[in-house]
Amino acid sequence: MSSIQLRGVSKAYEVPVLRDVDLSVPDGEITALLGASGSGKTTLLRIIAGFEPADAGVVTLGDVVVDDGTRRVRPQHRGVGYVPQDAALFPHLSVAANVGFGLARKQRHTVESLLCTVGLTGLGHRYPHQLSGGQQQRVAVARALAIEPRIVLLDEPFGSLDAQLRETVRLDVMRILAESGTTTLLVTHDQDEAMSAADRVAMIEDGQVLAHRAPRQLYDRPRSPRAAASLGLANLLPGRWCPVGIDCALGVLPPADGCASRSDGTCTILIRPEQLLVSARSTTGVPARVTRVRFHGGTTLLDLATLDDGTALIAQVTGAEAATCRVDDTVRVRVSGTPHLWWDDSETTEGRGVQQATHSDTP
Ligand SMILES: Nc1ncnc2c1ncn2[C@@H]1O[C@H](COP(=O)(O)OP(=O)(O)OP(=O)(O)O)[C@@H](O)[C@H]1O
Repeated sequence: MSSIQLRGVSKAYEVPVLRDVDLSVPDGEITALLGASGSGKTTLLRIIAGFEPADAGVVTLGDVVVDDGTRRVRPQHRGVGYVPQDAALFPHLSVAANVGFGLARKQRHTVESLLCTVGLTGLGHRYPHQLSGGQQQRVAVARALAIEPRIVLLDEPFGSLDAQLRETVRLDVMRILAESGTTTLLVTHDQDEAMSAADRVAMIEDGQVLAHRAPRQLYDRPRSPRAAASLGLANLLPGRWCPVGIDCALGVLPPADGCASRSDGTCTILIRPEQLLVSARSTTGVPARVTRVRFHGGTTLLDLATLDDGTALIAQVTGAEAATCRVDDTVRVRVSGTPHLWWDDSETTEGRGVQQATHSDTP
């Protein structure tokens, strides 16, 4: 067993950094720890690895309590592979020696195969100062995997790689971890990376883990408007119950969560950009003006303002529609499917007040 269990873990330096964190990563699962800079991700990883003590709480790896305030298991005895943000290679050792550090001589073939996995075939003889930052980071990944740990902690391991290499190396590394059943905690602030690489995503904000769920659940049915906005682009519109559905700036949408049990009420509606159907030729849908066009290769983001009341929207379009839309065009907008929503009188409306389209520059 190599699960990771945190119960009530807190840590402060000058100010609180982690507050009463509960997190459970089951044996063999990959969890991405997603949060903004300074939210406490690295601190959490360092406590699990044993480089920092927790001020309060209990850390259990498998069935061994490794930190409970009274006793702390040393880092080298925790069976954890750790890849820090800054690679931290041994400068006086070659790449191969860095990766093979701690391996028996007969396991040396593993070194070449790991170097190949991280895209560094043939560079085993070089020294860290002869590598780029991204190459050093990949050596650090190979070194952590070489001892075949049951638990791996990765702190933004792909951050310094260019987009194409990042995807390839990430796929290879995550495949190895998944195939070997290694319990993994991957720190990232990249939403796409978190959602595509992990079985579950733990969202951390101001030192608190707010949610830990499957990526699809988090994306489609987040707990709050605030959580929705922190995981991808989100149109968050005010709505009101009506006898045939939910009335909002995009017309009357089909009855959604909780409608059947209500006869009134206001809510916040979540509509992801890809749920908006945009057409310049259609005669159905709410008319809107295109205010900005952002080309992202395979997809295009359109900023829109409804003609009726200027409600700001963001839509993701592809194909012919994307090719023809120009700023100041008038288009028609419809919603595909049944959107998720939060009733304003329910308990899960933290972040209420985020009522307009929330934009970030990430597609
Ligand atoms: N040793 C330390 N002494 C004092 N403050 C610290 C120490 N380590 C971390 N902090 C503070 O704790 C907070 C959380 O830092 P941490 O590195 O865990 O964040 P992070 O989410 O990993 O950020 P990033 O994504 O930028 O790496 C920050 O405000 C940081 O300045």
